[in-house]
Amino acid sequence: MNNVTLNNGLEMPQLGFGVWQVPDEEATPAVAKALEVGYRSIDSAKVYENENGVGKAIADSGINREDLFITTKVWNSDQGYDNTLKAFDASLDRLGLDYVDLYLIHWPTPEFDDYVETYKAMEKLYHDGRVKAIGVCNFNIEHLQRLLDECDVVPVLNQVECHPYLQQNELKEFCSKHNIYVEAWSPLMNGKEVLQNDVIQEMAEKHGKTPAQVIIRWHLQSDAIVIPKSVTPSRIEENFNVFDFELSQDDMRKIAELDRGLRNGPEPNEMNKR
Ligand SMILES: NC(=O)C1=CN([C@@H]2O[C@H](COP(=O)(O)OP(=O)(O)OC[C@H]3O[C@@H](n4cnc5c(N)ncnc54)[C@H](OP(=O)(O)O)[C@@H]3O)[C@@H](O)[C@H]2O)C=CC1
Ligand SMILES: O=C1CO[C@H](CO)[C@@H](O)[C@@H]1O
Repeated sequence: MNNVTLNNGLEMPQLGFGVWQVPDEEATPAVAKALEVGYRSIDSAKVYENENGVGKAIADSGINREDLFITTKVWNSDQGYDNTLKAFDASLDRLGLDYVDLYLIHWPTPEFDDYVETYKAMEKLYHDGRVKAIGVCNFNIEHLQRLLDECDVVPVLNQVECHPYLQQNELKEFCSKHNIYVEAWSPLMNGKEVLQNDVIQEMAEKHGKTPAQVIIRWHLQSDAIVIPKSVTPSRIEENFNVFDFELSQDDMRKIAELDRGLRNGPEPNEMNKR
């Protein structure tokens, strides 16, 4: 299992487990399976409505808290300084934890113009030792630049949609320059057409691996943090079984050519839902 070192010195598994679209009661067995297979990083969010189920799996696992890396996120309707502090307490309570490793702003929702205040509340949580690291999701370069200009703590990562059809090269370059990791959400394009791509399928056959494993491997070798989701036990295992092969430079070049700027989710400036 590979760890990366975030810009504040904290170690984080490069491969984690996502739980969007997993109902609360299904989150417990799914996370239990993930922990059994070897995942130690779990990516949840208030809006996924499964922090209780995730917390139950964590409690039942018997794994030492310091060996786990738990992420959750402040939802759009909870943005603003005081609301964020309240939302954080509620998330912690649902998870049954006394700290989270990583707290993220879920969307910048720029029309409301309160992500800077939200981030300042997260800085307080960080300085108070209630979170080990803070970061953001779905921030474009201009949103990140405002945090760099107006806040003190550099976000450890920016979690954005990223897969071979949306490779985010410009954003990756900006993040890398500022020592901010990119974490890929929908790394398998939410199970959609990229898994059927001919180039990916041929590469999978060549390596004796599946298309999902090839794509996860591409994320890892591109220095992204990656959080595939599955509720299928065999796939949870399959997606973790990616440390026994390597894509060649030629493979990486061929996948680079697949980029087509194709989003599955919203463009961040257009997501202003509260
Ligand atoms: N910050 C943000 O705004 C967002 C964050 N996220 C985070 O990123 C995580 C991952 O993204 P997500 O959108 O869930 O999508 P993924 O790209 O991880 O794809 C998940 C889908 O692919 C299927 N799948 C998983 N593994 C395989 C496999 N080996 N072979 C074939 N199909 C497979 C799953 O099916 P099944 O489960 O039925 O096995 C599911 O339908 C989320 O769970 C969440 O934690 C996601 C979206 C937005
Ligand atoms: O993480 C995510 C998944 O669920 C949310 C609400 O449907 C999305 O907006 C978000 O990006």
